[in-house]
Amino acid sequence: MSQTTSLREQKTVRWTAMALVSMGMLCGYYVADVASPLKPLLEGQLGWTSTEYGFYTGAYGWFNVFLGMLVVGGIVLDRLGARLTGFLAIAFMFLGTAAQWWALATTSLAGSQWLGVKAQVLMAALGYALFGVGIEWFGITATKIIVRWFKGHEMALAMGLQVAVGRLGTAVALGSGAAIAVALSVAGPFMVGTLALAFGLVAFLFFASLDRRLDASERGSESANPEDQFRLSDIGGILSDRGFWLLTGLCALFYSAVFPFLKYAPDLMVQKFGIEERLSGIIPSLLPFGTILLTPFFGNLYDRKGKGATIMLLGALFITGSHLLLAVPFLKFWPVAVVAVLLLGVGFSLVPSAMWPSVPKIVEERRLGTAYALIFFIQNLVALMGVPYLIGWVLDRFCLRGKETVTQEIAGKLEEIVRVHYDYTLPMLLFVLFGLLAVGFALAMKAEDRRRGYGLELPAGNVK
Ligand SMILES: NCCCC[C@H](NC(=O)[C@@H](N)CCCCN)C(=O)O
Repeated sequence: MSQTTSLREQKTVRWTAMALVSMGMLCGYYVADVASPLKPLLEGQLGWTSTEYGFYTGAYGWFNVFLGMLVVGGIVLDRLGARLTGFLAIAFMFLGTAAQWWALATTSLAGSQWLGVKAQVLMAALGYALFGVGIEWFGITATKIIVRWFKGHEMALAMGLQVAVGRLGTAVALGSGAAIAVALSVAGPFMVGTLALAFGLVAFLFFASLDRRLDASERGSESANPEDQFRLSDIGGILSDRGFWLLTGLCALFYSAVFPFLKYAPDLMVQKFGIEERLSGIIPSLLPFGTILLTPFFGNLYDRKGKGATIMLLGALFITGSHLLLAVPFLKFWPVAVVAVLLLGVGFSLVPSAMWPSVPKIVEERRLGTAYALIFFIQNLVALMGVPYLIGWVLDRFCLRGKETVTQEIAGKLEEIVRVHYDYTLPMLLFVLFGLLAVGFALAMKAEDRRRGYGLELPAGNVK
Protein backbone atom coordinates (compact mmCIF):
# COMPACT_ATOMS: atom_id res chain seq x y z
CA MET A 1 0.00 0.00 0.00
CA SER A 2 1.24 3.50 -0.70
CA GLN A 3 2.28 5.43 2.43
CA THR A 4 0.34 8.48 1.25
CA THR A 5 -3.03 6.72 1.06
CA SER A 6 -4.87 6.68 4.36
CA LEU A 7 -5.87 3.24 5.56
CA ARG A 8 -9.44 4.49 6.00
CA GLU A 9 -9.78 4.77 2.22
CA GLN A 10 -9.68 0.97 2.02
CA LYS A 11 -13.23 -0.24 2.48
CA THR A 12 -12.34 -3.70 3.81
CA VAL A 13 -9.95 -2.28 6.38
CA ARG A 14 -12.37 0.32 7.76
CA TRP A 15 -15.17 -2.26 8.02
CA THR A 16 -12.78 -4.70 9.75
CA ALA A 17 -11.95 -1.96 12.26
CA MET A 18 -15.66 -1.39 12.81
CA ALA A 19 -16.32 -5.13 13.30
CA LEU A 20 -13.53 -5.48 15.88
CA VAL A 21 -14.77 -2.51 17.90
CA SER A 22 -18.34 -3.81 17.73
CA MET A 23 -17.35 -6.97 19.62
CA GLY A 24 -17.00 -4.82 22.74
CA MET A 25 -20.49 -3.42 22.11
CA LEU A 26 -21.92 -6.93 21.69
CA CYS A 27 -20.52 -8.22 24.99
CA GLY A 28 -21.19 -4.96 26.84
CA TYR A 29 -24.85 -4.75 25.79
CA TYR A 30 -25.32 -8.42 26.75
CA VAL A 31 -24.25 -7.66 30.32
CA ALA A 32 -26.06 -4.30 30.42
CA ASP A 33 -29.42 -5.97 29.86
CA VAL A 34 -29.01 -9.48 31.22
CA ALA A 35 -30.59 -8.66 34.60
CA SER A 36 -33.93 -7.73 32.97
CA PRO A 37 -35.21 -11.31 32.53
CA LEU A 38 -33.90 -12.15 36.02
CA LYS A 39 -36.20 -9.74 37.93
CA PRO A 40 -38.80 -12.37 38.91
CA LEU A 41 -35.99 -14.78 39.92
CA LEU A 42 -34.16 -12.12 41.97
CA GLU A 43 -37.44 -11.49 43.80
CA GLY A 44 -38.47 -15.13 44.09
CA GLN A 45 -35.10 -16.75 44.94
CA LEU A 46 -33.09 -13.99 46.59
CA GLY A 47 -35.97 -12.05 48.15
CA TRP A 48 -35.29 -8.72 46.40
CA THR A 49 -38.12 -6.13 46.17
CA SER A 50 -38.94 -4.08 43.05
CA THR A 51 -37.41 -1.04 44.74
CA GLU A 52 -34.16 -3.00 45.32
CA TYR A 53 -34.22 -4.14 41.70
CA GLY A 54 -34.74 -0.50 40.60
CA PHE A 55 -31.92 0.60 42.95
CA TYR A 56 -29.60 -1.99 41.41
CA THR A 57 -30.46 -1.24 37.74
CA GLY A 58 -30.27 2.51 38.42
CA ALA A 59 -26.75 2.00 39.84
CA TYR A 60 -25.60 1.88 36.20
CA GLY A 61 -25.34 5.67 36.27
CA TRP A 62 -24.00 6.29 39.83
CA PHE A 63 -20.31 6.78 39.07
CA ASN A 64 -21.02 8.33 35.68
CA VAL A 65 -23.19 10.98 37.27
CA PHE A 66 -22.03 11.49 40.87
CA LEU A 67 -18.30 10.98 40.26
CA GLY A 68 -18.52 12.74 36.88
CA MET A 69 -16.94 9.67 35.26
CA LEU A 70 -18.63 10.28 31.92
CA VAL A 71 -17.23 13.76 31.60
CA VAL A 72 -13.84 12.40 32.75
CA GLY A 73 -14.18 9.72 30.04
CA GLY A 74 -14.91 12.34 27.37
CA ILE A 75 -11.89 14.39 28.36
CA VAL A 76 -9.63 11.30 28.59
CA LEU A 77 -10.85 10.33 25.13
CA ASP A 78 -10.24 13.73 23.56
CA ARG A 79 -6.84 14.11 25.25
CA LEU A 80 -5.38 10.60 25.37
CA GLY A 81 -7.06 8.96 22.42
CA ALA A 82 -9.41 6.12 21.62
CA ARG A 83 -7.03 3.20 22.05
CA LEU A 84 -6.25 3.80 25.72
CA THR A 85 -9.83 4.86 26.56
CA GLY A 86 -11.28 1.80 24.82
CA PHE A 87 -8.91 -0.53 26.67
CA LEU A 88 -9.74 1.03 30.06
CA ALA A 89 -13.45 0.89 29.23
CA ILE A 90 -13.46 -2.85 28.57
CA ALA A 91 -11.33 -3.46 31.67
CA PHE A 92 -13.93 -1.59 33.80
CA MET A 93 -16.75 -3.60 32.20
CA PHE A 94 -14.92 -6.85 32.91
CA LEU A 95 -14.27 -6.02 36.59
CA GLY A 96 -17.80 -4.70 37.14
CA THR A 97 -19.37 -7.82 35.65
CA ALA A 98 -17.13 -10.13 37.69
CA ALA A 99 -18.23 -8.24 40.83
CA GLN A 100 -21.92 -8.76 39.95
CA TRP A 101 -21.26 -12.44 39.30
CA TRP A 102 -19.64 -12.78 42.71
CA ALA A 103 -22.40 -10.82 44.49
CA LEU A 104 -25.12 -13.13 43.18
CA ALA A 105 -23.12 -16.37 43.51
CA THR A 106 -21.69 -16.02 47.02
CA THR A 107 -23.54 -16.98 50.18
CA SER A 108 -21.18 -14.91 52.34
CA LEU A 109 -23.31 -11.76 51.98
CA ALA A 110 -26.59 -13.43 52.96
CA GLY A 111 -28.35 -11.66 55.82
CA SER A 112 -25.79 -8.76 55.99
CA GLN A 113 -26.62 -5.11 55.50
CA TRP A 114 -24.26 -2.35 54.34
CA LEU A 115 -25.33 1.27 54.89
CA GLY A 116 -28.86 0.03 55.54
CA VAL A 117 -29.06 -1.84 52.21
CA LYS A 118 -28.87 -5.64 51.73
CA ALA A 119 -25.13 -6.35 51.23
CA GLN A 120 -25.84 -8.50 48.18
CA VAL A 121 -27.94 -5.79 46.51
CA LEU A 122 -25.32 -3.11 47.25
CA MET A 123 -22.42 -5.28 46.02
CA ALA A 124 -24.25 -6.11 42.77
CA ALA A 125 -25.13 -2.41 42.40
CA LEU A 126 -21.48 -1.32 42.88
CA GLY A 127 -20.42 -3.86 40.25
CA TYR A 128 -23.08 -2.55 37.88
CA ALA A 129 -21.97 1.04 38.59
CA LEU A 130 -18.38 0.20 37.60
CA PHE A 131 -19.65 -1.69 34.56
CA GLY A 132 -21.74 1.42 33.69
CA VAL A 133 -18.59 3.55 33.58
CA GLY A 134 -16.95 1.03 31.26
CA ILE A 135 -19.80 0.67 28.79
CA GLU A 136 -20.43 4.42 28.61
CA TRP A 137 -16.72 5.12 28.02
CA PHE A 138 -16.78 2.42 25.41
CA GLY A 139 -19.89 3.95 23.75
CA ILE A 140 -18.29 7.37 23.30
CA THR A 141 -14.97 5.81 22.26
CA ALA A 142 -16.59 3.55 19.66
CA THR A 143 -18.53 6.52 18.29
CA LYS A 144 -15.42 8.65 17.95
CA ILE A 145 -13.63 5.74 16.30
CA ILE A 146 -16.42 5.48 13.73
CA VAL A 147 -16.28 9.21 13.04
CA ARG A 148 -12.49 8.96 12.58
CA TRP A 149 -12.58 5.94 10.30
CA PHE A 150 -15.75 6.74 8.34
CA LYS A 151 -15.90 10.53 7.86
CA GLY A 152 -16.70 11.23 4.23
CA HIS A 153 -17.87 7.62 3.85
CA GLU A 154 -20.80 5.55 5.15
CA MET A 155 -20.79 7.09 8.65
CA ALA A 156 -24.48 6.79 9.62
CA LEU A 157 -24.57 3.24 8.24
CA ALA A 158 -21.50 2.31 10.28
CA MET A 159 -22.98 3.87 13.44
CA GLY A 160 -26.26 2.08 12.76
CA LEU A 161 -24.49 -1.24 12.33
CA GLN A 162 -22.48 -0.71 15.48
CA VAL A 163 -25.65 -0.05 17.48
CA ALA A 164 -27.23 -3.08 15.77
CA VAL A 165 -24.41 -5.33 16.98
CA GLY A 166 -24.97 -3.97 20.49
CA ARG A 167 -28.69 -4.71 20.17
CA LEU A 168 -27.82 -8.30 19.25
CA GLY A 169 -26.17 -8.52 22.68
CA THR A 170 -29.36 -7.16 24.27
CA ALA A 171 -31.50 -9.66 22.32
CA VAL A 172 -29.34 -12.59 23.40
CA ALA A 173 -29.46 -11.37 27.01
CA LEU A 174 -33.25 -11.03 27.03
CA GLY A 175 -33.86 -14.26 25.15
CA SER A 176 -31.46 -16.49 27.08
CA GLY A 177 -30.88 -14.86 30.49
CA ALA A 178 -33.74 -16.55 32.37
CA ALA A 179 -33.09 -19.94 30.75
CA ILE A 180 -29.37 -19.81 31.73
CA ALA A 181 -30.34 -18.75 35.26
CA VAL A 182 -32.85 -21.59 35.61
CA ALA A 183 -30.33 -24.14 34.25
CA LEU A 184 -27.28 -22.91 36.25
CA SER A 185 -28.09 -20.27 38.88
CA VAL A 186 -29.17 -16.65 38.92
CA ALA A 187 -25.44 -15.72 38.79
CA GLY A 188 -24.89 -17.87 35.65
CA PRO A 189 -25.61 -15.14 33.05
CA PHE A 190 -22.98 -12.90 34.68
CA MET A 191 -20.38 -15.67 34.45
CA VAL A 192 -21.14 -15.85 30.71
CA GLY A 193 -20.83 -12.04 30.53
CA THR A 194 -17.44 -12.00 32.25
CA LEU A 195 -16.05 -14.56 29.79
CA ALA A 196 -17.56 -12.71 26.82
CA LEU A 197 -15.88 -9.46 27.89
CA ALA A 198 -12.48 -11.15 28.00
CA PHE A 199 -13.12 -11.98 24.33
CA GLY A 200 -14.18 -8.37 23.64
CA LEU A 201 -10.89 -7.16 25.11
CA VAL A 202 -8.87 -9.36 22.78
CA ALA A 203 -10.85 -8.10 19.76
CA PHE A 204 -10.18 -4.51 20.85
CA LEU A 205 -6.43 -5.15 21.06
CA PHE A 206 -6.54 -6.27 17.42
CA PHE A 207 -8.39 -3.06 16.56
CA ALA A 208 -5.76 -0.99 18.41
CA SER A 209 -3.00 -2.40 16.22
CA LEU A 210 -5.03 -1.54 13.09
CA ASP A 211 -5.62 1.97 14.42
CA ARG A 212 -1.89 2.43 14.96
CA ARG A 213 -1.42 1.49 11.31
CA LEU A 214 -3.99 4.15 10.36
CA ASP A 215 -1.86 6.74 12.20
CA ALA A 216 1.20 5.55 10.32
CA SER A 217 -0.63 5.70 6.99
CA GLU A 218 -1.54 9.32 7.76
CA ARG A 219 2.04 10.07 8.89
CA GLY A 220 0.91 11.42 12.27
CA SER A 221 -0.54 10.55 15.62
CA GLU A 222 -4.20 10.52 16.64
CA SER A 223 -4.05 14.19 17.58
CA ALA A 224 -0.98 15.41 15.79
CA ASN A 225 -2.35 18.85 14.98
CA PRO A 226 -2.33 21.13 18.06
CA GLU A 227 -5.29 23.02 16.51
CA ASP A 228 -7.27 19.81 16.87
CA GLN A 229 -6.50 19.37 20.57
CA PHE A 230 -9.45 19.57 22.92
CA ARG A 231 -9.42 22.44 25.44
CA LEU A 232 -11.47 22.55 28.67
CA SER A 233 -12.96 25.88 27.55
CA ASP A 234 -14.64 23.96 24.72
CA ILE A 235 -17.23 22.67 27.21
CA GLY A 236 -18.67 26.20 27.45
CA GLY A 237 -18.91 26.37 23.65
CA ILE A 238 -20.85 23.12 23.51
CA LEU A 239 -23.18 24.02 26.38
CA SER A 240 -24.13 27.38 24.90
CA ASP A 241 -25.58 25.79 21.75
CA ARG A 242 -29.41 25.50 21.80
CA GLY A 243 -29.33 22.69 19.19
CA PHE A 244 -27.06 20.67 21.48
CA TRP A 245 -29.56 21.01 24.33
CA LEU A 246 -32.54 20.06 22.17
CA LEU A 247 -30.76 16.93 20.97
CA THR A 248 -29.72 16.11 24.55
CA GLY A 249 -33.31 16.56 25.80
CA LEU A 250 -34.66 14.35 23.04
CA CYS A 251 -32.01 11.74 23.84
CA ALA A 252 -32.78 11.70 27.60
CA LEU A 253 -36.55 11.47 27.09
CA PHE A 254 -36.49 9.00 24.23
CA TYR A 255 -34.15 6.66 26.11
CA SER A 256 -36.26 7.10 29.30
CA ALA A 257 -39.09 5.52 27.36
CA VAL A 258 -36.94 2.64 26.10
CA PHE A 259 -34.02 1.51 28.29
CA PRO A 260 -35.94 1.45 31.63
CA PHE A 261 -38.86 -0.20 29.81
CA LEU A 262 -36.49 -2.99 28.74
CA LYS A 263 -35.51 -3.50 32.39
CA TYR A 264 -39.14 -4.19 33.30
CA ALA A 265 -40.50 -5.65 30.04
CA PRO A 266 -39.95 -9.35 30.91
CA ASP A 267 -41.74 -8.80 34.25
CA LEU A 268 -44.55 -6.98 32.40
CA MET A 269 -44.92 -10.06 30.18
CA VAL A 270 -45.32 -12.25 33.26
CA GLN A 271 -47.59 -9.88 35.18
CA LYS A 272 -49.89 -8.62 32.44
CA PHE A 273 -49.73 -11.15 29.62
CA GLY A 274 -49.40 -14.32 31.74
CA ILE A 275 -46.15 -15.52 30.07
CA GLU A 276 -44.11 -18.15 31.96
CA GLU A 277 -41.09 -16.66 33.80
CA ARG A 278 -38.62 -18.85 31.92
CA LEU A 279 -39.90 -17.46 28.59
CA SER A 280 -40.57 -13.92 29.76
CA GLY A 281 -37.69 -12.40 27.78
CA ILE A 282 -38.75 -13.86 24.42
CA ILE A 283 -41.25 -11.17 23.34
CA PRO A 284 -39.08 -8.26 24.62
CA SER A 285 -36.12 -9.76 22.72
CA LEU A 286 -38.04 -9.09 19.47
CA LEU A 287 -37.38 -5.42 20.16
CA PRO A 288 -33.59 -5.48 19.78
CA PHE A 289 -33.84 -8.18 17.09
CA GLY A 290 -36.03 -5.90 14.93
CA THR A 291 -33.59 -3.03 15.38
CA ILE A 292 -30.65 -5.12 14.15
CA LEU A 293 -31.86 -4.76 10.55
CA LEU A 294 -33.75 -1.50 10.83
CA THR A 295 -31.12 0.70 12.54
CA PRO A 296 -28.52 0.28 9.76
CA PHE A 297 -31.34 0.53 7.18
CA PHE A 298 -32.48 3.93 8.50
CA GLY A 299 -28.83 4.96 9.00
CA ASN A 300 -28.18 4.24 5.35
CA LEU A 301 -31.34 6.15 4.39
CA TYR A 302 -30.11 9.14 6.40
CA ASP A 303 -26.70 8.98 4.65
CA ARG A 304 -28.33 8.91 1.21
CA LYS A 305 -31.50 10.99 1.55
CA GLY A 306 -31.11 13.05 4.73
CA LYS A 307 -34.35 13.83 6.67
CA GLY A 308 -32.63 13.22 10.02
CA ALA A 309 -34.92 15.53 12.04
CA THR A 310 -38.02 13.96 10.48
CA ILE A 311 -36.72 10.45 11.23
CA MET A 312 -36.26 11.39 14.91
CA LEU A 313 -39.80 12.82 15.11
CA LEU A 314 -41.31 9.71 13.54
CA GLY A 315 -39.38 7.48 15.95
CA ALA A 316 -40.67 9.40 18.97
CA LEU A 317 -44.26 9.00 17.66
CA PHE A 318 -43.79 5.24 17.23
CA ILE A 319 -42.58 4.68 20.79
CA THR A 320 -45.44 6.76 22.22
CA GLY A 321 -48.04 4.72 20.27
CA SER A 322 -46.45 1.44 21.33
CA HIS A 323 -46.46 2.30 25.05
CA LEU A 324 -50.06 3.50 24.79
CA LEU A 325 -51.03 0.07 23.44
CA LEU A 326 -49.23 -1.67 26.32
CA ALA A 327 -50.84 0.65 28.87
CA VAL A 328 -54.48 -0.22 27.99
CA PRO A 329 -55.50 -2.43 30.97
CA PHE A 330 -57.90 -4.78 29.14
CA LEU A 331 -55.53 -5.61 26.21
CA LYS A 332 -53.94 -8.63 27.92
CA PHE A 333 -53.44 -11.03 24.99
CA TRP A 334 -49.83 -11.79 24.10
CA PRO A 335 -50.24 -10.92 20.35
CA VAL A 336 -50.89 -7.32 21.50
CA ALA A 337 -47.54 -7.41 23.29
CA VAL A 338 -45.88 -8.68 20.09
CA VAL A 339 -47.38 -5.87 17.97
CA ALA A 340 -46.49 -3.21 20.56
CA VAL A 341 -42.91 -4.47 20.89
CA LEU A 342 -42.50 -4.49 17.09
CA LEU A 343 -43.77 -0.88 16.90
CA LEU A 344 -41.39 0.04 19.67
CA GLY A 345 -38.62 -1.65 17.68
CA VAL A 346 -39.32 0.64 14.70
CA GLY A 347 -39.12 3.69 16.96
CA PHE A 348 -36.02 2.31 18.68
CA SER A 349 -34.36 2.06 15.24
CA LEU A 350 -35.51 5.39 13.82
CA VAL A 351 -34.31 7.71 16.59
CA PRO A 352 -30.78 6.34 17.26
CA SER A 353 -30.06 5.90 13.54
CA ALA A 354 -30.53 9.64 13.02
CA MET A 355 -29.68 11.06 16.45
CA TRP A 356 -26.08 9.90 16.85
CA PRO A 357 -24.86 10.80 13.34
CA SER A 358 -26.51 14.22 13.81
CA VAL A 359 -24.17 15.19 16.66
CA PRO A 360 -21.18 15.84 14.32
CA LYS A 361 -23.46 18.18 12.33
CA ILE A 362 -24.00 20.29 15.45
CA VAL A 363 -20.60 19.99 17.19
CA GLU A 364 -17.04 20.26 15.74
CA GLU A 365 -15.03 17.01 15.51
CA ARG A 366 -12.38 17.98 18.09
CA ARG A 367 -15.17 18.54 20.66
CA LEU A 368 -17.04 15.34 19.80
CA GLY A 369 -15.74 13.10 22.61
CA THR A 370 -16.79 15.68 25.18
CA ALA A 371 -20.10 16.39 23.42
CA TYR A 372 -21.08 12.71 23.36
CA ALA A 373 -19.96 12.41 26.99
CA LEU A 374 -22.16 15.35 28.02
CA ILE A 375 -25.16 13.90 26.18
CA PHE A 376 -24.56 10.49 27.78
CA PHE A 377 -24.18 12.21 31.18
CA ILE A 378 -27.71 13.65 31.05
CA GLN A 379 -29.01 10.38 29.58
CA ASN A 380 -27.40 8.47 32.49
CA LEU A 381 -28.87 10.84 35.07
CA VAL A 382 -32.40 10.64 33.72
CA ALA A 383 -32.89 7.49 31.64
CA LEU A 384 -30.42 5.04 33.11
CA MET A 385 -30.42 6.02 36.78
CA GLY A 386 -33.49 8.08 37.71
CA VAL A 387 -36.27 6.43 35.69
CA PRO A 388 -35.40 2.76 36.46
CA TYR A 389 -35.44 3.60 40.17
CA LEU A 390 -38.67 5.59 39.82
CA ILE A 391 -40.45 2.69 38.09
CA GLY A 392 -39.34 0.18 40.78
CA TRP A 393 -40.53 2.56 43.51
CA VAL A 394 -43.87 3.20 41.74
CA LEU A 395 -44.40 -0.57 41.42
CA ASP A 396 -43.83 -1.21 45.14
CA ARG A 397 -45.70 1.91 46.28
CA PHE A 398 -48.79 1.95 44.03
CA CYS A 399 -49.02 -1.24 41.98
CA LEU A 400 -48.62 -4.20 44.37
CA ARG A 401 -51.55 -6.62 44.05
CA GLY A 402 -50.43 -9.53 46.27
CA LYS A 403 -47.87 -12.32 46.85
CA GLU A 404 -48.03 -16.12 46.83
CA THR A 405 -45.57 -18.96 47.52
CA VAL A 406 -45.14 -21.45 44.66
CA THR A 407 -42.89 -24.46 43.97
CA GLN A 408 -40.54 -24.16 40.98
CA GLU A 409 -37.77 -26.31 39.50
CA ILE A 410 -34.43 -24.47 39.70
CA ALA A 411 -31.15 -26.07 38.54
CA GLY A 412 -32.88 -29.49 38.63
CA LYS A 413 -34.25 -29.08 42.19
CA LEU A 414 -37.76 -28.18 43.38
CA GLU A 415 -37.68 -24.98 45.42
CA GLU A 416 -40.30 -22.78 47.08
CA ILE A 417 -40.25 -19.23 45.76
CA VAL A 418 -42.37 -16.14 46.36
CA ARG A 419 -44.29 -14.77 43.39
CA VAL A 420 -45.17 -11.05 43.58
CA HIS A 421 -48.07 -9.65 41.53
CA TYR A 422 -48.10 -6.09 40.12
CA ASP A 423 -50.43 -3.95 37.99
CA TYR A 424 -48.25 -2.26 35.34
CA THR A 425 -50.78 0.37 34.10
CA LEU A 426 -49.22 3.31 35.96
CA PRO A 427 -45.59 2.58 34.95
CA MET A 428 -46.73 2.19 31.33
CA LEU A 429 -48.50 5.57 31.46
CA LEU A 430 -45.25 7.11 32.69
CA PHE A 431 -43.50 5.64 29.62
CA VAL A 432 -46.23 7.21 27.41
CA LEU A 433 -45.51 10.57 29.06
CA PHE A 434 -41.77 10.28 28.27
CA GLY A 435 -42.68 9.45 24.65
CA LEU A 436 -44.90 12.54 24.36
CA LEU A 437 -42.19 14.79 25.78
CA ALA A 438 -39.71 13.28 23.27
CA VAL A 439 -42.15 14.20 20.45
CA GLY A 440 -42.12 17.81 21.74
CA PHE A 441 -38.31 17.93 21.70
CA ALA A 442 -38.15 16.37 18.23
CA LEU A 443 -40.49 19.09 16.88
CA ALA A 444 -38.36 21.80 18.50
CA MET A 445 -35.19 20.21 17.03
CA LYS A 446 -36.72 20.28 13.55
CA ALA A 447 -37.57 23.98 13.93
CA GLU A 448 -34.08 24.80 15.27
CA ASP A 449 -32.49 22.97 12.32
CA ARG A 450 -34.52 25.12 9.90
CA ARG A 451 -33.43 28.26 11.78
CA ARG A 452 -29.71 27.41 12.20
CA GLY A 453 -29.10 25.29 9.10
CA TYR A 454 -27.33 22.38 10.82
CA GLY A 455 -28.14 20.23 7.79
CA LEU A 456 -30.04 17.54 9.68
CA GLU A 457 -32.42 17.11 6.74
CA LEU A 458 -29.53 16.85 4.23
CA PRO A 459 -27.76 13.66 3.04
CA ALA A 460 -24.14 12.87 4.04
CA GLY A 461 -21.62 14.89 2.06
CA ASN A 462 -24.01 17.88 1.66
CA VAL A 463 -23.31 19.33 5.07
CA LYS A 464 -21.16 22.43 5.70
N1 LIG B 1 -22.93 6.18 18.27
C1 LIG B 1 -23.52 6.34 19.55
C2 LIG B 1 -24.08 5.04 19.94
C3 LIG B 1 -24.96 5.17 21.14
C4 LIG B 1 -25.93 4.06 21.16
C5 LIG B 1 -26.85 4.13 22.32
N2 LIG B 1 -26.15 3.91 23.56
C6 LIG B 1 -26.32 4.66 24.62
O1 LIG B 1 -27.12 5.57 24.59
C7 LIG B 1 -25.53 4.37 25.87
N3 LIG B 1 -25.31 5.58 26.58
C8 LIG B 1 -26.30 3.44 26.80
C9 LIG B 1 -26.15 2.01 26.48
C10 LIG B 1 -27.04 1.17 27.38
C11 LIG B 1 -27.07 -0.24 26.93
N4 LIG B 1 -28.27 -0.91 27.32
C12 LIG B 1 -27.92 3.07 22.07
O2 LIG B 1 -28.91 3.39 21.37
O3 LIG B 1 -27.74 1.96 22.54
